[in-house]
Amino acid sequence: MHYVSTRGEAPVLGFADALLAGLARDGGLYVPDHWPAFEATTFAGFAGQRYADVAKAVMAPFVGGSIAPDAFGRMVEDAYAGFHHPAVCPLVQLSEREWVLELFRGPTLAFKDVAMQLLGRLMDHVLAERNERATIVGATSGDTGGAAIEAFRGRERVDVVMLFPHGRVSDVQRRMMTTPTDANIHAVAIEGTFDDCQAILKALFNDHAFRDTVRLSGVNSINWARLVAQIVYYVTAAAALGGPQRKVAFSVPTGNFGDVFAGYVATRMGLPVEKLIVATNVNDILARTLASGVYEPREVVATTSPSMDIQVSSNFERLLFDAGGRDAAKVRRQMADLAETGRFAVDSLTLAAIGNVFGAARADEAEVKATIADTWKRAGYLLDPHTAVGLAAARKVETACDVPVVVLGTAHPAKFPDAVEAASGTRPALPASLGDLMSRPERMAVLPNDAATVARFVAARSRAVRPGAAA
Ligand SMILES: Cc1ncc(COP(=O)(O)O)c(C=O)c1O
Ligand SMILES: N[C@@H](CCOP(=O)(O)O)C(=O)O
Repeated sequence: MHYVSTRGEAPVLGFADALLAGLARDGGLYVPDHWPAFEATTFAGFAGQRYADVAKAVMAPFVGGSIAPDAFGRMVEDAYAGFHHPAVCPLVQLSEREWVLELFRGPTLAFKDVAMQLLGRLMDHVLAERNERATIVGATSGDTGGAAIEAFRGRERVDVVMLFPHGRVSDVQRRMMTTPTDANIHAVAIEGTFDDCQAILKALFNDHAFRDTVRLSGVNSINWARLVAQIVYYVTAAAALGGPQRKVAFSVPTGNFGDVFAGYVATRMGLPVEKLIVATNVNDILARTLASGVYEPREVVATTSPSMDIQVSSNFERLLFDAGGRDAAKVRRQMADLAETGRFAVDSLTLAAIGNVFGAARADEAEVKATIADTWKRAGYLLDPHTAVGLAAARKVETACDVPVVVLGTAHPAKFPDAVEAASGTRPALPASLGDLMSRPERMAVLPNDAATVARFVAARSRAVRPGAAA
């Protein structure tokens, strides 16, 4: 399997090189050069299998010969051994048709752990094989940061600098980034929004001299290896509910479009899906784009689902590329339009192709609160605000009436206790493993929204910089 850039002007790479590269050198995102196809019988055979075994089978064609299969298998086993549920990503039924796929049973209580626990091991393995080091810079609206820090803390070959929007993440999310004491971890609050953090990250990647000096790598969903691990739970959920004979609809709380794009990949591999519902909070650029064909970021509004307070949605570029006929020149024009005019248009053929697979709806703050309250009252189940966006949006998008609707449960309610308590009257408690999180000392830097300042901060902390090299 080879990986090509959505902008068509970066080197074609194998899995291990795409893993270390993060963003492509032309500013684009790596995607596989073809989609592996699975037989219906293969999907059906996954029902009842262990999560780690399905994960190995689903990811194998994407990894190809890049990593030895036995080493890869061991890393997959280790990654999921630390989850707090034997099914890894269990399904919980809320009503006759509605299910929550709990993706938050990993160490930092968010769906990011599913990919990050594997990514940490994969990167370590590849760097050790090559006797190399890397500097990871990440941007987070709350959950990627904690998950990445947990996955990489104490690792000898990697330094991590995690940028998050100052004052715009929950206390639990911030503390997951600021309380680890490991010397290779650096949490940085940026005076700006998540979009500003992500723009700084991309600016660092696009500065090739800096990128090469610090051996920059990424753990956001710009990194293809993040997405490949997220395909697996669409397959396990569909198989558990009778797929592929019976179609399933998925509602995906969406911000950077990584998670729902992983669902799209599952459909490209042959998994029959009734609809992928793009569920947004009031930062609804994706719902607006799918309805109007115009992608136009607006000001970010702070909500009770802060991890989705995003307007510039990175992975939408992967969808534009694939659904738009894999025309890299067209993607380059669209991205240039966005940079120059603040918007771009999606052509009607691409929009129709997207509409065949995706639906979209947004949920405002009142709807999120009411959904949390109502689900607690009727089903005795506490939703976090992101998952509540998913459930509220799912109820607005029409799907065939006999189809199960699976809402991706992207975070544990205890990560957002204030919002959950305000809606339900019940305060969710952190699991015992995180019992003293709120009393541990914090350590973080606060930096202005300025790429050059962040670059200096990163270079000063990177152990990948060769002696004498100018950063
Ligand atoms: C809890 C939670 N839900 C949903 C999302 C949105 O996921 P994505 O960015 O993959 O669209 C995020 C952030 O990524 C998140 O942390
Ligand atoms: N919601 C995310 C934003 C970054 O998303 P990613 O999937 O690209 O890492 C977060 O919680 O940080």
